[in-house]
Amino acid sequence: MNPRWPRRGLYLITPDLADTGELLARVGAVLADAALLQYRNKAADAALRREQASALLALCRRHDVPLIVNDDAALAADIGADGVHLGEDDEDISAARAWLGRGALIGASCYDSLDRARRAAEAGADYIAFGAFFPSPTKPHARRATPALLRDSAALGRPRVAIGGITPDNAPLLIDAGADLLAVISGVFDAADPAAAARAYRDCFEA
Ligand SMILES: Cc1ncc(COP(=O)(O)OP(=O)(O)O)c(N)n1
Ligand SMILES: Cc1ncsc1CCOP(=O)(O)O
Ligand SMILES: [Mg+2]
Repeated sequence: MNPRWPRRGLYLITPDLADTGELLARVGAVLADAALLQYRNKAADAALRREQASALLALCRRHDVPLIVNDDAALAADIGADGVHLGEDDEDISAARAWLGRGALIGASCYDSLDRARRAAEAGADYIAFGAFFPSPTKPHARRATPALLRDSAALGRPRVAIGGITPDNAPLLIDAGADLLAVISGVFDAADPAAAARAYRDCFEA
């Protein structure tokens, strides 16, 4: 992975919000404690996604936090974002690399599969993501993974991202198993005090 990308910490993912002003305000309140931000909105049309991704990129630049776009390498390339996250229903890593170039950060969902992680690493993924590790309020039917997968994938030599139902309470278990980045939506954005929640995840890496 390009040394310019963060290798540890809170990987914040946006909730589906239709109001761009509200999205910016809620992300702006917690971005100081994030290592990476992913723009993910499964409910927006192409025009709104473009508007929101562009606005978040300006915010991220002010905080010096890289912006990853979920699902859509063309949008990431178009607005000059730092990378893309791809899952099994999205385009493949080589097509995204062609859109974004060598310096971009490309992440791959590997769910509960070490074999998929191996193939993603060989195809040039900069990080491999596993999960859901716990029941996810955002994606209740997500496939489940176990912490052993984090240990078993260490030899692939890519930063390992954990996702799915992660809270400041269960985060240490995943970090102990080898997670480098913790990808979180509801644990921050549905918290009573989102800024305090974001700080609590960050503190888990410093404990
Ligand atoms: C960091 C991270 N890990 C996993 C996912 C899930 O990607 P995918 O399986 O493509 O599902 P959607 O997010 O597109 O619903 C992710 N977005 N980010
Ligand atoms: C996109 C995705 N993929 C697996 S779980 C998940 C959602 C994570 O959100 P939360 O942190 O609210 O469980
Ligand atoms: Mg996807």
